[in-house]
Amino acid sequence: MNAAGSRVRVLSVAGTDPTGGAGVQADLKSFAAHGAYGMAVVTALVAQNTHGVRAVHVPDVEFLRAQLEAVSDDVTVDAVKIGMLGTRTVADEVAAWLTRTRPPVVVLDPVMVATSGDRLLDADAEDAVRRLVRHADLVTPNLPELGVLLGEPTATTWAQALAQARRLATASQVTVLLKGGHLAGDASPDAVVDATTVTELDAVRVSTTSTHGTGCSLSAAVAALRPRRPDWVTAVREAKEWLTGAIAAGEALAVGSGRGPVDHLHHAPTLGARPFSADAWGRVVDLRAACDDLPFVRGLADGTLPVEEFEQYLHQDALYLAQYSRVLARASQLAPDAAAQVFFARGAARCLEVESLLHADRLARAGTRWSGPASPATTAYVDHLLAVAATGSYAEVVAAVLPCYWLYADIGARILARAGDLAAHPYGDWVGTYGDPEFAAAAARACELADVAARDVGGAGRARMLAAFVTSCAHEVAFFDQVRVRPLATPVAVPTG
Ligand SMILES: Nc1ncnc2c1ncn2[C@@H]1O[C@H](COP(=O)(O)OP(=O)(O)O)[C@@H](O)[C@H]1O
Ligand SMILES: Cc1ncc(COP(=O)(O)OP(=O)(O)O)c(N)n1
Repeated sequence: MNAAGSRVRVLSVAGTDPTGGAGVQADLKSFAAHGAYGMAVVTALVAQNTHGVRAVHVPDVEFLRAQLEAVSDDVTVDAVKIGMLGTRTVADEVAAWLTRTRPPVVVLDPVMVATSGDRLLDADAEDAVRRLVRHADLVTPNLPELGVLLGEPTATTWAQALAQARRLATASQVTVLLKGGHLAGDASPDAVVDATTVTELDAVRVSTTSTHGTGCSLSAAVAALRPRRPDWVTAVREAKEWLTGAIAAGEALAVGSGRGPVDHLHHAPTLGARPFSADAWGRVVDLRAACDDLPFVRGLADGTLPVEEFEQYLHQDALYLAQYSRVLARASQLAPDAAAQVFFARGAARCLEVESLLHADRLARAGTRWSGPASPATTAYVDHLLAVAATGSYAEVVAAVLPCYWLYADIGARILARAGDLAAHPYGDWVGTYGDPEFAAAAARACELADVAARDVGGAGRARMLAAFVTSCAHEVAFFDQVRVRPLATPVAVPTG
């Protein structure tokens, strides 16, 4: 016997999924996501993927017993999660082991049929699973499994399902986590039901195909949490909130072409991940190439851009910078430390002081030629930035403001390198401002702050950062592309959202 360790020790007794979405593989990820030390005893080897089950191999029951005893002879098990059992013999063997070892927390996910329709439990094993319910503290059936456990038809409404859960809880003296994933509609409610109380837990239904292994992942998360939470409702509520986020982040994993897995670690920082800025720059290769190819940018670089077009751009840019400055101020407000706070506050001031001076000088010379309101392209870019500033996290705001530093520093440095001496360049003041090593240093610092922010936001947060960054880049290209005295053929498409 070991003394209590720094982490709860949680055992999964379940089948396998070589694609990692369900079974012991999902359970171990759920345990890790909740800070538990995970262990696994395999009941069945399942050849399956995101489309369905191809074959099942159930090892001899003696070998199952050997695995179970190897764990419990040596390790104190704080909680057990039981998943796929496959056969009656396996279910009875697990029941016998539970009787001998009596772990303090037993969660039974009565896995019978995968959502793909493939059976994961022999029909003649249903009675054995019903017997096993009496060894469990919490049983987590979906709607069809609840019907089978009671010997009743599958509930077709949530009210019927709640009544069935109540009957099971009373008859078996067990707490039931009723799962509503198989219901139709916009919600995916669950409920914790015992002989006297029903606690419903609401959740929106995420519109996604990434729901493979949701039942496994939820029951494993609850098993990992329960030893450290005061009651089932608290543990289930926490696990369900996590699972909803994991489901929403699942599609970004791009695992398989069928019903994909959830992202168990969506909330967690990833050790050894590529810096955000490296990822982000790679995602906008096409947009950067499109930018270089714009007549405006080519004309700016070689000095052939008509002056009216440059003034038109400067006028829109002055309107843009006035709002961009506010978004930088928002980044400063949200910044986690004084250094980042100062950086973005200085950036906000610089927009108004230095860059607007450059613009004011040129525009004063142009007179009243360019005094109109913000164009559709300017408005669209500003609206995107202000929306991120109003609703996004610090990390998203930093990602959204980054292209205005980075693309300008990149273009400025390359034009400067090609032009050499700016004295004779008609747009030398612009090129000098953005090609300046000081501006390149500011862009590098903005990248660094985005990389630091990305470390703490998990997979879903990083995906939101990338979306904000790519959208800002597309707006940058559209912003340059709007400038034309002569009409251009194809406007640049900006992604929405
Ligand atoms: N599309 C979805 N959006 C949000 N939650 C979902 C979705 N599908 C399933 N869930 C949740 O996933 C968990 C497992 O649900 P369910 O599909 O009923 O079980 P199983 O995976 O065992 O068939 C439940 O908490 C359920 O509410
Ligand atoms: C080995 C194994 N165990 C259980 C399941 C079923 O997973 P579940 O979480 O119930 O969800 P679906 O993937 O069926 O929606 C499985 N497929 N494999």
